[in-house]
This record gives sequence, structure tokens and C-alpha cells, in this order.
Amino acid sequence: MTNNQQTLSAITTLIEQMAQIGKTSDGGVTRLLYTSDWFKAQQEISDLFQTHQLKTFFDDSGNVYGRAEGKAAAEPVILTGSHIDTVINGGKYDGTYGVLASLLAVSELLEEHGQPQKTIDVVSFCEEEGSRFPLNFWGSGSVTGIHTGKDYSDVLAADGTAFTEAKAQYGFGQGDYLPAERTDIGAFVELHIEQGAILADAGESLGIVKGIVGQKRFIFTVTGESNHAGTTPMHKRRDAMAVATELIHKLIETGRKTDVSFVATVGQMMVEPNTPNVIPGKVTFTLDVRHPSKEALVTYHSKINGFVDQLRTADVDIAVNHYSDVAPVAMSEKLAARAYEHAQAKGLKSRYMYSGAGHDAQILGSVVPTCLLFVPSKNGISHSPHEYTKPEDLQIGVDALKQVIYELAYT
Ligand SMILES: NC(=O)NC(NC(N)=O)C(=O)[O-]
Ligand SMILES: [Zn+2]
Ligand SMILES: [Zn+2]
Repeated sequence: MTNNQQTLSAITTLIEQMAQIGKTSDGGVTRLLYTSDWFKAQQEISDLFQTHQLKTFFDDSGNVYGRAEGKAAAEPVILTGSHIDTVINGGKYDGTYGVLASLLAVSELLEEHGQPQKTIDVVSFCEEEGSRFPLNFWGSGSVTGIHTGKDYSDVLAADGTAFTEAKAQYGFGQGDYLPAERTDIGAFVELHIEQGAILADAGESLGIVKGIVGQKRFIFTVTGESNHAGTTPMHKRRDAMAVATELIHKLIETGRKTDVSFVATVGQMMVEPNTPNVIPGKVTFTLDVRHPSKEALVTYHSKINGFVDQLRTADVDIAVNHYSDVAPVAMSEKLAARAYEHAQAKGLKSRYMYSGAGHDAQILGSVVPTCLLFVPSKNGISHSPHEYTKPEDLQIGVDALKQVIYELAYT
């Protein structure tokens, strides 16, 4: 029987081990899809799967699996895991904790109960964040078939790197591995840090997620003409920055006025030529908007179109690329109830809650019964080197995850 102390030390050791790959100077982690640190991390996970007696394999998108074969091999597979990629200078828990926790949970189940009834696959999704290419949820989206048959040859990173070339550099997308799309999955369970302060503020250890907000992402390209900052009078300028800032103000203010649940973020901006004494000829920026209701997002989107029509002139053009649209998704009530019963039985401080962050569980949750569990994030900080979760809470998460996987795969 594995005791809590052993699990606690195993999870903290593994998190520190993985945090060495892509470590940044201030203690954060950067692992962007199809880069050498990303590949090292997936190989390390594959090795860990193997040392924990799981059969490991990659798929053609770069997702990596560790399999515990069930007695009833024809039954749908129970999938558990999270993602290995990070944002730029992110923390060591976001995604990675879920992958490692799933590995430990399954390994302990095998030790304590032997071979499961149903096959369990632990997955380390190759990408979730959308930090390098405008393709968030690439890993789980590939598995559910969202991306099947689509042409991504013109998808570029902000630095101009072609998606298909980056992918091929590590041997993916060539048909050498199993196709990523799967139709044999029966349920998905993910454990993640909360990335907000609800649990931490309440002094609670476990969040059981009822649903995840919908999310839309856009890239706006505002194009005018570069010219001399000293000699071009204001009325003769084709200033992309002047239009971009007015548009950004409208986008953020409209989000703020919608209701308290609406969030709108302009997180990335590129200015050309990006120099003090030249009028910007081109400004490119991203917009990320989220809300629990699909209707609120659709209404907001129609307002965006209105603003663009208002601000576009013969001198300054605005192009909009709506590259990601993920609907709000409800988690399985039945699986959530199982997790809640576990928390009650263990006397854990827990609650039902909603997620404002996107998760692989959102993608899987639209096709199979899915359970998403949270442990607290210190001060609600995430996507930062300061991300932190107490070892005791990490262990509580693994234990709850183990219980849900047991219910699904052993009973
Ligand atoms: N859990 C996350 O940090 N997810 C992030 N990434 C996606 N793809 O939603 C996000 O922005 O919320
Ligand atoms: Zn994240
Ligand atoms: Zn994450």
C-alpha cells in the first residue's frame, strides 16, 4: 500500500525533475511546441512511463502515451493526463503536474489492485497553451479529430517559423507514428492547478469543476504606412498605431461593460518597424475573450465586426483572423459526484466550481464524459515562475484523481 508520504515525495521530486527542462533564469519554465526543450520533456515523460511499467508510444502530433492494458481490451479506454507545453516563462505545475499525477495515480493503482478491467492511457498532450503557434489545444484537438484533414501549411509562429516545418523537425506529421485521432476513448480525467485564488482564499484543498468557460481568440492586423515622425503632419498620416489603440480601447471597454464574468485580454502586440521616430506602418495584436455563455461571446463578436467597420478607412486597413473558438463545456455530473463523495469521505475541504482557464478537459469534455479536478494555487498565481502548490495539496490531488480513475477503470 502506498502511503501519503511516499506519494507526496514522489510528486514533488518528479515536478522538480521536469522543471529542469526549459528552465529559465528566474526559475520559470519555457517549453514551446516543437522546440528542443519540448521534445526533451516528451522523451523524459516517455522514459518515466516506461520505468513505471507503462507501455509508451507517441502519436503523429507528438502526444505521448503510457498504457496499462485492461483485462477487457475491447472496452473503451480511460484516458487521464494533461499537457507538457508551457507559456513563455511559465510555472512548473501548469499541465506538468496533471501528467505526473496521472502517472503516479495509475502506477499506484497497478501496485495496489493489479491489472485494471479497462485499459488506462496516461497522456502527455503535446500542446495546450497556444504560446508559439495560433493553434491552442493542438494536442487534445488532434486526439478528438478537430484538426483532422485540415491544411495547416500557412500557419506561422510570431517569428515566422512554419508550423509544419517545426513539426517535421522532430519527425511528426510524416505518418511515421500512429494517427493522433482516436475514437476508442470512453472517459477523460484531468487534474490541474486552479490558476486562480478561490481555493487558496477559502483554505480549501480540492476543486471539483462543473464547467469551463468558452473562449475565442483573434489576431488583428492593422495596416497603414510607415513614414517620418518629424516631417509628416498629423492629418497626412496613415498611422496603424493610432487606429490599433482606439480599437483596443473599444474591445476592452466592451468586455468590461458586458458583465463581471466577461474577460477580454490583448496580450501580444507587434509593431512595425517598432522604433521611436517612425510612424508605425503595421500593428498586429491578439485578443482573448472568455465567458461562461456562448451567446455572450457571439454578441461580443458581432460588436467587434461593427468596430472594425467603423475604424477601417481608405488609409488604414484592419484584418481580423478569428483563429480559435472553443465552446463552454459542462463536466460529467456523475464523475464530479464521485470526486465529491471521495472528498467527503476523506474529510477534505472542497467545493464545486467553474474554470475560467481553458483545459484539455474542455476539448475531451465535448466528446466523452470528463472530470476536471483542481488543487489550490498559492495567491492564485499561474503562468508565472511564482506558481506554487503545497506538497500536501499535490498529494491530495493525486489521491482524488486515483479514486476517480479507480471508479472508471476497475469497477
Ligand atoms: N489552463 C490554462 O492556462 N489554459 C490556457 N490555455 C488555453 N488554451 O486555454 C488558458 O489560456 O486558459
Ligand atoms: Zn496554462
Ligand atoms: Zn494548463
